[in-house]
Amino acid sequence: MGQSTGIAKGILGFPVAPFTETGRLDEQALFENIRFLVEGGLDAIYIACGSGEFQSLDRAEYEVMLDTAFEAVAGKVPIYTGVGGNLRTAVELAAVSAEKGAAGYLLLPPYLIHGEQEGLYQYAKEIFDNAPTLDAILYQRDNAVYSIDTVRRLTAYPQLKGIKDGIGNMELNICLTQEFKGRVDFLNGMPMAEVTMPAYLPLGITTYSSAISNYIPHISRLYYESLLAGDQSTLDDLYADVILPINRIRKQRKGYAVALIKAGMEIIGLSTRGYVRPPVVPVTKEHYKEMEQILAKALEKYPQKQKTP
Ligand SMILES: O=CCCC(=O)C(=O)O
Repeated sequence: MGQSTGIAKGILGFPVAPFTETGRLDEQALFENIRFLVEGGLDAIYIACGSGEFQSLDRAEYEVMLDTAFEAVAGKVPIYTGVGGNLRTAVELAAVSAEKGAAGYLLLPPYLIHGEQEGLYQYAKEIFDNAPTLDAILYQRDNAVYSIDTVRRLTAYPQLKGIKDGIGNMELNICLTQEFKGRVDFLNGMPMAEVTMPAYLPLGITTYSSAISNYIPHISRLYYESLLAGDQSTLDDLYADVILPINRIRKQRKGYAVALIKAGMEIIGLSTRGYVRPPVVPVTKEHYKEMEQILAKALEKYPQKQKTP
């Protein structure tokens, strides 16, 4: 694989891992859902990441997720994978991602332990060294917050192509973009990035991971186009009708960054039931009903444009 020119820009799709009621990974549902995302105009697919319940997948399921993604995407957009957890496994997953032709990987946090910055540097370095052909995206999240100095050390590796913010520390984001814009790409990876994108635009960050694009990609696209066009009136409507109401539910229970996506997908009729793996818990009946009401109004006000034949 040649040296890339940077990570894919735009709205990033993070498919869920559909499980059957018996807890088995539903490959056909995954295929259909990823096909739905690609046809919905997502600019890249990030498979087996947080939304994909990375922490709950065994090795075989991880490979099935990747194989299904490559089959469903059919070369239309780049595929990035989730790589992280314990170091040996992370190195193996990066190797599998390279073998299967991924464009790169999102470096998820190490498992359990909080390390010193030297330890985070060594963690990322080990994976970079073992995946020289893949574009690496550092994910600032939980116990993996890379300091300016650590990022500076890691920029010695051409594999480092991106930094995804999952903590929302704007002072850190400003320092990082001021020093490393042009060297790495930046993306807003907050749990519901549409909420905070107006704070990232002035930093030159226009790429984000979109949870809602799993079930209303046309509304995510309308949001994105309105944001870039400075159409504040449409943005205000979308915040009032869709983004803030969904975000209010998402913040009410741990794990809703995953479970609420599955509920939204089920409500709009995608072949995904709301089955999740512990420690994630399903959406409550009350929150599910609220989501039904939000999406019913949203789809009436912002109908999906029929595709021209
Ligand atoms: O879906 C929005 C955020 C997705 C993400 O960061 C992840 O799945 O890891």
